[in-house]
Parts: sequence; structure tokens; C-alpha cells
Amino acid sequence: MSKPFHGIEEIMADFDLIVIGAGSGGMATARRAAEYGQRVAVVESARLGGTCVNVGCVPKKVMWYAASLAHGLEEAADYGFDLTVHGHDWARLKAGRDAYVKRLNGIYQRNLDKSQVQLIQGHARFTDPHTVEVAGERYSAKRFLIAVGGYPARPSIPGGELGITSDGFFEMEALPKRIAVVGSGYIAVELAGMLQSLGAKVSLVVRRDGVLRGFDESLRQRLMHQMAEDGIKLVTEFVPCEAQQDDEGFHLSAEDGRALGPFDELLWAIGRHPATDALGLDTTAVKRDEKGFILVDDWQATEQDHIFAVGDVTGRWPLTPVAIAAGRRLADRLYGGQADRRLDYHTIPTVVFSHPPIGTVGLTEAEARAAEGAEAVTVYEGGFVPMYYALGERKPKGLCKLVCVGPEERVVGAHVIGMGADEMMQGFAVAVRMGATKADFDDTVAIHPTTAEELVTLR
Ligand SMILES: Cc1cc2nc3c(=O)[nH]c(=O)nc-3n(C[C@H](O)[C@H](O)[C@H](O)COP(=O)(O)OP(=O)(O)OC[C@H]3O[C@@H](n4cnc5c(N)ncnc54)[C@H](O)[C@@H]3O)c2cc1C
Ligand SMILES: NC(=O)c1ccc[n+]([C@@H]2O[C@H](COP(=O)([O-])OP(=O)(O)OC[C@H]3O[C@@H](n4cnc5c(N)ncnc54)[C@H](O)[C@@H]3O)[C@@H](O)[C@H]2O)c1
Repeated sequence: MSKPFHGIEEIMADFDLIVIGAGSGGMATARRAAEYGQRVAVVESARLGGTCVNVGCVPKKVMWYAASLAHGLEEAADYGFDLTVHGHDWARLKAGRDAYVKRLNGIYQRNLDKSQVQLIQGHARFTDPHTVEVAGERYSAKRFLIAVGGYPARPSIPGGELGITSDGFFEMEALPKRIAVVGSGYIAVELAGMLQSLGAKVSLVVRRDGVLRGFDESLRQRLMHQMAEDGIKLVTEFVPCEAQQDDEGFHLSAEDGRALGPFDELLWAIGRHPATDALGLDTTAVKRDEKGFILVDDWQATEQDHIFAVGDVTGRWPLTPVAIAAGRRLADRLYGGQADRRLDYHTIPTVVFSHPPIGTVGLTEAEARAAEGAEAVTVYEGGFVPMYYALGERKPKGLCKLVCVGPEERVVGAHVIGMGADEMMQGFAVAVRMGATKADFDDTVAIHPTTAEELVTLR
């Protein structure tokens, strides 16, 4: 099927654009390009929707809702409900979750059909800069988008192959009684919280002093405090050097000689690798960094002028809406006549679905001080207990913080941990992006009684 390729203008290619990977970034770009009248194909080796739909955001959020309900059941008595809970049916939850994901896979297929994007099923590999091979067939295109995402890492230590990763978490048929979650990023924190809330005894094993390095220090400390109160055992400064499994379960050994275990399950949540190894990139001019992430410029362009990359594979802000936004803007620029369109990677809001959740946008206090000088930074911070907890014993404390710079006190960072932080941050992100000052926040009339009002009443 492949045809000679002499340059973008004169070629006779099978497609205008071939997208490799039908995940968040790939699907969004393919459909947007097709809307502009391009002949588009998308190649996918697994299920439509990629990480987010199948083993990421979506099934994760279902589990977070389940965990939040578990907390809600505890608090129901404070509100007068006389409930007897007869345990939790993990298999039923998993079946419902799997069925929902399957429905989404179907919706993605229908969306491709509606957009007239051709789906090519199989693993794509470049055979030259203008051709990919999929299941023995060759396809050429004027342009390519690499949106292959990544996969969960395992440590290169003896026993690193034991246990599961986040992919395995979504296959678990039952709740383990005792589990070690190794890692300290988003995934470790989120999965540890869900497992604990649903009844597992969780040890969260981190290499350094705590979780979520890079997040604002106040949020990190508050979250670690709450995790401990909720019964999660945080094991710090533990650098695993070996994992073992015997009749009793899994065991972990650390470089300093400490040992942990036994556990019924061991979950590695230590980051993700880009899926670039088997892509045939050596037949192109596309460059990767030392970890395998594809190097792109501010326009998502690689070193090969007709090959672009978006999403996790670029190693920048590995979040679904970021992959989507970068991809859609790329299509607008290449096919929609919008020459300046590209994603601004500053001020990206994000949520950690912990218990309670974290919502954050912009600079942390430490980042602002480093960027602007300590004397230019003013910080407003306050703790609160959401009114929801007023009637009961359990009172998870929230915290919110505004990081401001300059005499005008422009808000460059907004950080919240507490009930509702997940839903409230989107709107505040708009304000921060627009350059709102502390006075703008103060001048905004509060909505009462809510958690969100804490951010406009900070003194
Ligand atoms: C447990 C977990 C929870 C998460 N929760 C959130 C969240 O709450 N919010 C959020 O914003 N983000 C979350 N993320 C991150 C989010 O899932 C990713 O940022 C997003 O999916 C990246 O999209 P992508 O298009 O870059 O890649 P992906 O979605 O990973 O899609 C890549 C696709 O390419 C396919 N592929 C790979 N190689 C080839 C090849 N050679 N040929 C053909 N197809 C190929 C893969 O099968 C895959 O379907 C989470 C991730 C995980 C793992
Ligand atoms: N709510 C969300 O939006 C959400 C949820 C989950 C994941 N994600 C995205 O997915 C990405 C990947 O998540 P992640 O949690 O896997 O990665 P991460 O990069 O956030 O965290 C990995 C952590 O593992 C630690 N680590 C690395 N090697 C280790 C080792 N050998 N032993 C012990 N610890 C080790 C690191 O210090 C790091 O803190 C995130 O960066 C995030 O962008 C987003």
C-alpha cells in the first residue's frame, strides 16, 4: 500500500494524517483533524480510549467514588441514619466498573465512525519516516502524530517482577487484606487511599520523606497527617532493594536493612515509561531523551518535520486534558489555519483524588519564592473543617492557600486540600490564568456555606 514519498506538497499518501495511539491525545487530534476535512487514520494496538479510559482516570474515579461512599457510610449515623452495612461486594463493583468502561470503548468507536476516522487495529512501527507497518500492512501519510502514551514502571531489583502495578489494580478480583503500595506520586496516593477506605490495611512505602514531592508543602503535610489518622501506615526513607514472595505473602527489603511484610498484595506505583521502544523511531529523525520520552518543541514538533507528538509520550504534564488540549491545538494549527495555536503549559490545574482530595493550580510557595525572590511573595493560608463533619467525631481538616506576588498581590498559586477541592479548582484556575489579584478574590462575594468560600475569605 505504501507509495513513494517526495515531500508534503506533491505526495500521494494513503492518509493526510496517521495518528498512532487511540488514547486521550490521539483520539482528540484525529477527530479534530477529520473535522477540518483531512483523511485520517488512527492505529491502536489495544482498547480504544487508552490509559485514561481503560486503566486510568475513569476506573480510578469509580473506585474513588466507592471509597468516598465508604466514608459516607461512617458519617451517615451522624445524620440520623440507622444503617447496618453487610460488607462490601468488590466483585459487583468491578463488574459495574468494567461494564461502564466497555460502554465508553463503544462510544469511542462510534465517535471515530461519526468523524470518518479510519481505525487500524494493531501495533504501529515506522519502517521509514513516511511509512508505518501495522499487522504486516504498510500505510503512508503526509503527517504522523505519535500519541502512544506509556506503561507502568517496575523497579530493576530482584523480585521487581512480583506483585502488580496500577494496571493489575484494575484486574484485582478481591480486596487484599494487607497491601504494600510502593511509590509516592499521584497513583500511589490515590490507590492507597481507596484501598484503605474500602477496608484494606495499607502500608504506603516511599523512598524519601513523604508523598507528592513537588506539591505545595502545606498540602503534603496536611495529607500525610490525614492519611495517618485514617490508618494508612506511611513508611518513609525506605528504598526497596528486593521483593520476595513466600507462603505468608510478599516481603520487601530496604537498602538500609529494614524489612516489611508479609503482605497479601504488593503494588508498584513508581512512575511510567513512554511506549517508544518498539516504534521503529530509529528509522526516523525523531529524538528521545534518556528516559525514552519524545523530544518536542513548543509546537509539539519533533526533529522530523512531518512527525509530531502529544501526551504522556512527551513527558510533559502527563494528564488527560493536557494531551487533549495539545492535540486539538495542533490540529487547529496544521489544518485549521490558526498559525499561532499551541498549548501554554503554564497554569495547568490538577487534582489528586486522595481522601480528602487536593486541587491545585500554579506555583507552590517554594516555586514562587525561587522564581520571584522571597520578599516578592505573600502567602495567605487557612485551615478549616468542612461543615459536613460538624455533627460527627471524624473531622478531617482542610487547608487552603494563596501564593501571591508583587505589590499588586497577583495570585500565582491556589492550593486546596479538603472536601470539594476537586470540583472547585476548575473555576479558580480560570481566575489565576486571567491574572486575578488577592483583591479580586477578596472582592468576590462568598458562597455560603461552602468550602470554596474559604478561598475568597483568607486574611
Ligand atoms: C492509574 C492512573 C490514573 C490516572 N488518573 C488521571 C486523572 O484522574 N486525571 C488525569 O488527567 N489523568 C490521569 N491519568 C493520566 C492519564 O491517563 C494520561 O495522562 C492520559 O491517558 C495520556 O493520554 P495519551 O493520549 O498521551 O496516552 P494514552 O492514553 O496512554 O494512549 C496511548 C495509546 O496508544 C496505544 N499504543 C501504544 N503504542 C502503540 C503502537 N506502537 N501502535 C498502536 N497503538 C499504540 C496504547 O495502547 C494506548 O491506547 C491517570 C493515569 C493512570 C495510570
Ligand atoms: N489525578 C490525576 O490527575 C492523576 C492520577 C494518577 C496519575 N496521574 C498522572 O500519571 C502520572 C504517573 O503517575 P505515578 O504516580 O506513576 O508517577 P509519579 O511520577 O507521579 O510518581 C512516581 C513516584 O515513585 C517514586 N519512585 C520512583 N522510583 C521508585 C522506586 N524504585 N522505589 C520507590 N519509589 C520510587 C518517585 O519518587 C515518585 O514520587 C502522574 O505524574 C500524573 O501526571 C494523574
